[in-house]
Amino acid sequence: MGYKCRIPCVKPLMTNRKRQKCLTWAKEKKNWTVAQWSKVLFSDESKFCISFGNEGPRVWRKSGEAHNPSCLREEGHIHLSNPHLAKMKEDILYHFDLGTNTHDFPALFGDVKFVCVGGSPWRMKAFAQYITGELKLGNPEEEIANICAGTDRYAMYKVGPVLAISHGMGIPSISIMLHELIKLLYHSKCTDVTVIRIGTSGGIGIDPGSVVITSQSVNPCFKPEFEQIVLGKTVIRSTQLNNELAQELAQCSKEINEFNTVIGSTMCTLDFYEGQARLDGAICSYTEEEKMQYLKAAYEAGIRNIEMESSVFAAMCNVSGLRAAVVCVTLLNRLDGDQISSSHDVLVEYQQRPQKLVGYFIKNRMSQNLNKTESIQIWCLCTRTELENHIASAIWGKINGVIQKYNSSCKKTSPHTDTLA
Ligand SMILES: O=P(O)(O)O[C@H]1O[C@H](CO)[C@@H](O)[C@H]1O
Ligand SMILES: O=c1cc[nH]c(=O)[nH]1
Repeated sequence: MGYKCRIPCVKPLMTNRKRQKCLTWAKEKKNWTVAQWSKVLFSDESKFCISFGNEGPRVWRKSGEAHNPSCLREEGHIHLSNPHLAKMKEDILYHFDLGTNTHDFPALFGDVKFVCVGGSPWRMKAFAQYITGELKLGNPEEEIANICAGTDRYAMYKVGPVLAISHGMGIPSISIMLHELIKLLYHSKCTDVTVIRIGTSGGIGIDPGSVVITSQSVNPCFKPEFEQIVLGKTVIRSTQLNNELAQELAQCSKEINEFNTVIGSTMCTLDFYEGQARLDGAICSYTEEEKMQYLKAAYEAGIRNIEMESSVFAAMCNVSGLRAAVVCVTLLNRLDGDQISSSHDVLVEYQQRPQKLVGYFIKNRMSQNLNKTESIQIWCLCTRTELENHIASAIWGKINGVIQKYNSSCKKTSPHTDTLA
């Protein structure tokens, strides 16, 4: 039939309102002089792609349809890969107890920029309270309302631009939550959203308490794929995660400097016991040697931890154009045993590590965004020469910042410029 699966072109999608605005803008400037235009800098030729690589949403299109609006994707926007949704008069997110006819999604969630998900409702509530304190958005001791109080399936808390949601245990549970979350973000018209799973896992060859930032989620055969049966046919989706985001999180951990953090592959299994090569389940069909051989091979393949949700999480975020990361603490080293035997207090402290790291990352990102808004305001108001000066001073500001950081990390007191040479 001539359809091919392609990465959609990224363009600002032109609604009638946007078309009208462009026309009004052009009419207003119809008689501008050369002197007036010389104060304007056009930068539409530069494209800095920081969010997507080869992964991401795809569209089915015929040749010549690349610029057809239905085949485009707007940068930073949520991509819904389901043509049927547009025909629905109402969308009920049953497991969240929210609906598009009963709730004003853009008003409730339109400002969401970060979504943090984790297994237990208790842990996500604790995270929401922690982030309240970190972002200075209220009293972290105060009770916080569960948006999904009408259902006992998932718990959801909102703190400023951060949404914290529990997803339960395993692929089926997180997958239902993600379907509804992605639709929630879409209906709310959210843009530039980062989604992070903060969780626990079993480590392979690293000390308990280490944090693993997932580069890719792999299946029990060590392949970076998520396989699902749809209408009786096998659909395979990529489970690669965003490398830049992983690096940024690793940098945050360096700055916190409180616990060991590594970037590595994460194995995602369907089960905690046999699926993760444990010897202590109710059923076990292999020997201890076979178990050790398997875990050592996993380590050799670059796998540093095992958990139960990352594959479908990565696959669904990829398809929907969402920047995503998985940050899990390891509760034990599986090369040393199977039972989680650390004390309650130690486990609670371990579980706080991904929260601390992601809290720091969000705080950093938000302060960067504030700086960006300030510079955009300055840039819009200035002439070309002023703009050049601003850029120059911004670059020098950055360089000075780096030098100061370098100086303080070297414990040198007098300024020096050797990094500039
Ligand atoms: O990250 P959390 O929610 O702790 O989840 C991890 O712990 C559960 C097993 O105890 C699995 O769901 C696994 O992925
Ligand atoms: O070993 C572990 C620990 C936490 N979660 C898992 O899935 N496995």
